[in-house]
Amino acid sequence: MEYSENVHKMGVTLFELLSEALGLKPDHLIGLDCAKGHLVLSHYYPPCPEPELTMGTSKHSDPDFLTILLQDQIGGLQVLYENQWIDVPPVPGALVVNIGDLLQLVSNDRFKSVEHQVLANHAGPRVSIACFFTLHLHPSTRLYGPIKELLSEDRPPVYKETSLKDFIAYYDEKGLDGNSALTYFKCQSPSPTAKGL
Ligand SMILES: O=C(O)CCC(=O)C(=O)O
Ligand SMILES: [Fe+2]
Repeated sequence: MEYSENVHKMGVTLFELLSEALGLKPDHLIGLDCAKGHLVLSHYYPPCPEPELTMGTSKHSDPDFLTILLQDQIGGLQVLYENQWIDVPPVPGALVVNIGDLLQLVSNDRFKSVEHQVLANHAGPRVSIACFFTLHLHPSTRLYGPIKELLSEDRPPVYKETSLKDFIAYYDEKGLDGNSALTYFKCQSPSPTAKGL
């Protein structure tokens, strides 16, 4: 409970800094309800007898605005950078902050959600605690699209507006197939009817 409260406070500060990094007022992302809801999820990865045959968590980016992740000393988290998997070594007391798909969408690709995966491991068990800034538990009809202040003739909107309900439904239906859910919400992507949704 105390962790959840503190990690929420940290999220608010990060959204203020990220708003400023976009050239917006510090409270802009908070005004979009980016920090209104968060989910704390604990992962337990048992030791794996044949780690080369499987994955701890397969490649994905998170369907939220921001994720703050606490990992233990076992390691295994990797991020995709310039087409290469890079280990994120566990550092005692350190938190990993990942941009999620929804922040990429509202920032019109100024921020990129990070593709990541977790390797299976002989050692273990491994425990990680992820705090997802998301409105999964706060149903809202609000539409999310690229922030108007970030658009210009040179920077047209990359994404269509979507409700979070539709975004999450598409992400869940697609599953962790290695492809980004964001592709489907691009302005030139096929219409929902064409996709059979
Ligand atoms: O266990 C980890 O380090 C990462 C888990 C993860 O990627 C997630 O919960 O979305
Ligand atoms: Fe993740």
